[in-house]
Amino acid sequence: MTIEAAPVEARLQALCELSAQVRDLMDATALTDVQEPELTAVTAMLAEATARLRAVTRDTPRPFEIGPDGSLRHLGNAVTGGANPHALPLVVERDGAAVHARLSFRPMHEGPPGSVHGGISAMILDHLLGQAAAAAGAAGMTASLTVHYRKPVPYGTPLLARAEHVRAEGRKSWSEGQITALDGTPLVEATGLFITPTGWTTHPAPLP
Ligand SMILES: CCCCC/C=C\C/C=C\C/C=C\C/C=C\CCCC(=O)SCCNC(=O)CCNC(=O)[C@H](O)C(C)(C)COP(=O)(O)OP(=O)(O)OC[C@H]1O[C@@H](n2cnc3c(N)ncnc32)[C@H](O)[C@@H]1OP(=O)(O)O
Repeated sequence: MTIEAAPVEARLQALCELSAQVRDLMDATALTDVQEPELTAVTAMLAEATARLRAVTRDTPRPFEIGPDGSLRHLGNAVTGGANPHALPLVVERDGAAVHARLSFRPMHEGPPGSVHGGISAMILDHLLGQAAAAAGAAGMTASLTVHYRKPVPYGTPLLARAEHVRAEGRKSWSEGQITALDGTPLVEATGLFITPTGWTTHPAPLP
């Protein structure tokens, strides 16, 4: 007899679907132009939904887990976590010594009207640079991040993000990366320093 993880996966799937719905809700909220009575009615519905979700809450952060495909995942992560409505979620793929992801920002990420807030693109690059360091066996915490904004980043448009680990010195590790248009035009470039805290065990990260 085998023990199946399916019920747990089904619950996580349901959490991810809830988060996807909340993302759609956030975009709809950002763009809605319905009349005030409808805004008031929807707000009341959402207050009710919020209370239902708060009926049972976690008192610890969502942990790192090994997914069904054997890869390490953190469903609560603000960039990659399917169970975190704040996340795109970014799906990161390994590409030799580098990592990359296809992505499309959303209306809820707006900064300057019509384009993405610089803090959001910095967050995506922070994470991707960190994953590049982890892929090189040098996972760490971000100590510094330098960002160059070359062109406004559109939302609702498919884009590419890429990062690679460039060098290491003891517990310090440097990565660089960029968000580009599909034709390769650089939009945002970043370099980051990642430091492996004392006591962390590092190993080539189990990325897909
Ligand atoms: C998000 C997941 C993270 C958890 C990962 C878990 C498992 C790993 C598996 C996979 C990971 C996959 C992906 C990771 C993805 C994304 C990464 C995003 C990560 C974040 O989103 S993370 C949040 C923001 N991040 C922080 O919350 C950091 C807060 N901070 C600290 O935790 C400490 O501050 C720390 C650890 C940075 C250093 O602490 P420490 O005690 O080890 O440092 P210490 O003093 O010993 O210095 C040693 C040498 O580093 C130099 N140095 C120190 N700090 C520096 C700085 N800031 N700038 C320039 N140089 C610095 C010194 O000058 C000295 O240099 P020298 O040796 O040459 O003298």
